[in-house]
Amino acid sequence: MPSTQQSSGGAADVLEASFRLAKGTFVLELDLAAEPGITVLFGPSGSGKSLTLRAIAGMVEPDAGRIAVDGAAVFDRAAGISVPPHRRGFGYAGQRPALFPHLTVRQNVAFGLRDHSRADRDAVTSALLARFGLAGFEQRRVGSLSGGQAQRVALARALAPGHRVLLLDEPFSALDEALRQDLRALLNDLARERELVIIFVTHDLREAHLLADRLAVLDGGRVLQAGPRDAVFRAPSNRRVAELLGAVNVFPATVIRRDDSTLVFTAGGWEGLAASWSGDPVPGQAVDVMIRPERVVMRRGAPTVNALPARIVREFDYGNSRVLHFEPDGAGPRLVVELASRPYDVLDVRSRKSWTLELPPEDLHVMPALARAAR
Ligand SMILES: Nc1ncnc2c1ncn2[C@@H]1O[C@H](COP(=O)(O)OP(=O)(O)OP(=O)(O)O)[C@@H](O)[C@H]1O
Repeated sequence: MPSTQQSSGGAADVLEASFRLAKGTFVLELDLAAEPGITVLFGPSGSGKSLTLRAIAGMVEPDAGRIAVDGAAVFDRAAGISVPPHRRGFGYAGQRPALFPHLTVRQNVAFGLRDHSRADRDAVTSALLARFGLAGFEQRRVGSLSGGQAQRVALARALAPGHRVLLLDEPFSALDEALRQDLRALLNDLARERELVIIFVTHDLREAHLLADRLAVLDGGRVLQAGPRDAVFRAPSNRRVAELLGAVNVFPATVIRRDDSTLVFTAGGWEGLAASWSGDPVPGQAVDVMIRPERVVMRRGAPTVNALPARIVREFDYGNSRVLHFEPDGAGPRLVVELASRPYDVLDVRSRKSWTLELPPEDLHVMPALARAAR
């Protein structure tokens, strides 16, 4: 099916941010919406992720634009509205936990609950401390905590006031992988239970994949693409998005013809059939074609469609999988293929270098070539 749509698929947007902010020579021109669930803001270093969160939180003021929750502005330059950070109703946690060093763990978590009754405050705080595995640490000064413990306190504190919107800026980056896994699972559970609207910043692709319901890809201060996670990974809107998302097989081609469900292209004389595309490619148009390395099929006999005779020229052993670099025998793209260790053995790839690759049309995604993409 052509993958041109990026519909949100259900829940209404709670948070809408559309603003412009210049810092030195860097210009952030942001358009972002978030609904209940985890929206991962993914992008390379310096793409503007932190600045985006800080602007939404109210720690830095955009030059123009609007930020609204359920339609009500917390910032609106034209209307002269700028609600201070502590009144926006957002929880925020950054890379390094910013806790009050003179307070205990319990006092830190309870800090945002000063307006609540004592009984209420105690109940909410105790429940969160237990949830974050901090029971027994209540009376500790935060200075004596490990990095992981301190980050759990920071997350519990961000959640304590019952905020519906949570802004999290790489909150797990300083933690080891085991702890990250636990906290990701906890965050996922809390997002579902409390219907939280979470914007989670990361430049870690695996983390983005593990956490995101929706994914927004940021580059050079702009959101290049946003949508449900799998739709963005499967159907990037152009080569830049594909490469930021770790695509390794992206090759140039030209459209030959197209109907409603299939598109025929040529890549240096090799003709291929694709069943997924972004935009509205027309015959003669320059495009980029993508296929994920684990979707390429290695065959002994010739497949009926998209067959590419090729040979292995390099090979990398990652333990549980092999990454194979193929050079085409004739016309066609060079491709990288990833194969799990077991099929590698079963197919006896070790002793055979020449194969016919099959590129299933539903796994080939066509994108307008960047020079001609509307950016
Ligand atoms: N106060 C400032 N003055 C000048 N430039 C700034 C300021 N704050 C941020 N920038 C610039 O804005 C750009 C975006 O920075 P930001 O911290 O948002 O990136 P990021 O995507 O979060 O990167 P990282 O993943 O490395 O944290 C960078 O080029 C940075 O140098």
